[in-house]
Amino acid sequence: MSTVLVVDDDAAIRTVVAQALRRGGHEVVAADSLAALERALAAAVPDVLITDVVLPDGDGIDHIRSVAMRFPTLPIIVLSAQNTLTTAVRAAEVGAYEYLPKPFDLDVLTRAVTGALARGGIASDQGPGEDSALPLIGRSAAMQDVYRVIARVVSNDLTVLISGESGTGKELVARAIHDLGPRRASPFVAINMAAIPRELIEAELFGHERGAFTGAATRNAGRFEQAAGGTLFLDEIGDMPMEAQTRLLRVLQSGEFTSVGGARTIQVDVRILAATNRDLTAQVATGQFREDLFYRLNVVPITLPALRERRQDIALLARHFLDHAAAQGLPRRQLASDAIAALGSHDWPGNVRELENLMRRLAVLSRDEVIGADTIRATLGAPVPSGDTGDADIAVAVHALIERIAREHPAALDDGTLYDRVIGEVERPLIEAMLARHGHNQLRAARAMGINRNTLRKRLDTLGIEVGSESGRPVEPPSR
Ligand SMILES: Nc1ncnc2c1ncn2[C@@H]1O[C@H](COP(=O)(O)OP(=O)(O)OP(=O)(O)O)[C@@H](O)[C@H]1O
Repeated sequence: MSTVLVVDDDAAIRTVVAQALRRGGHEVVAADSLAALERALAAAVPDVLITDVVLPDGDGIDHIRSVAMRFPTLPIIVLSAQNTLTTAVRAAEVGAYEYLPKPFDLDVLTRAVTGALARGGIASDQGPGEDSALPLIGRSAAMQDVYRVIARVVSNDLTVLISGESGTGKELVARAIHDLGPRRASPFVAINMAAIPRELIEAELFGHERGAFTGAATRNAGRFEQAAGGTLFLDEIGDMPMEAQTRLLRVLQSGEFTSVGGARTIQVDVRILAATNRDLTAQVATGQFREDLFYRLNVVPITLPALRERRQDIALLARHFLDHAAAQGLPRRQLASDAIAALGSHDWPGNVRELENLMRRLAVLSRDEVIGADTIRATLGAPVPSGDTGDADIAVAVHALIERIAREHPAALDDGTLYDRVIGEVERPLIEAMLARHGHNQLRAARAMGINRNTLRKRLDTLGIEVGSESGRPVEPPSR
């Protein structure tokens, strides 16, 4: 019969855990503090140790480090009500076999004990993680699952494929894996396959030699080389063209590559993380994505839940974004309880990004310190969709502009100068672009835009745009 030592200062937890484990045929010893844990260890080394984190005489995770050093094969299961990624990662770093957020399912705990007995402890040679201020917010069960997988992959080099709808935090998760792991002092390099012209993707990834193609005036190191020693994040991997997929697969298999137009073989030590908001298995089925590459990338899958699948996190996230806006100098705002209910009933097609943008807009636009449900509904209904149409981009850009103006000139939201400030910011790039297009000929630029030449002169003056002779270049770059 195996012995399980259960350490928790909550008598109720000790009791239910002990009952469940005894029913499962284990012998259970209970302790309510670190001192009691040490006494129990001195009496007999158990087969599995289950411990809480916050104990009356100290931090359970710090203590596990010393226990794990003394008993390297003892599997340790950490229970915690803190439910943060940091706790999950700290538990993994000190060598815990499993981390279970509270409240936990007794069946899950029993299975963890059985698994621990079968596999034995996993000793870790990782030092303690700094208590980094990670921005991954969420206490829902779905996010806890994500944290546990992250915790298991930070200290190794396994390739992780992160899936989830747009705006669910895939890039943030990739950064967290990098920042918490041993490569944190080396570069994190991201490349978005959907944002680069298809014909340039290979050159971007693997670099190119001078003269490799028209326009390749100099040798350029690719993202693989830039990420040397660190992490390469391949975003929107489903958009990768077939040829680049083949090449990537070869690199992943051999650990080396040649740049475009180059004869040299380059070896790099890079951890690969990839993300997709598409169903890659469907793309594999239709032949748009190489099956062998899919399996290479999907060593550890992490699926991020849509925000509507973890509604209990909405209030937490909303407050986090308002605090963050306030920390950046925007007005401090709070949410009334009916506002939280209104946020909770929205479907969030743009996920966390949509919520973040909404909170920033509210921080700027709300007149009231406490934001009510009406304001939420009105702002949610306003035409700032979270999709990726051009109009949405413009609306988002204008809102970002209003935010910037509000940060730099808080009074501008009420002092009657906002219209001119915003229009001025939009007008400047318009005028500059049209002057450049018409060889800095003010008359032609004015005609082309459909405004009077004198109006253009006045606007140049007001906006402080310096222009040279009508046919020449600007005398100096326009001051901003
Ligand atoms: N759990 C979270 N806690 C705090 N902020 C989050 C969280 N998830 C996402 N965000 C924020 O939401 C925004 C979108 O996140 P991110 O860019 O990581 O999403 P994504 O899934 O990579 O999106 P896309 O597929 O569109 O590239 C970012 O500003 C990010 O900081």
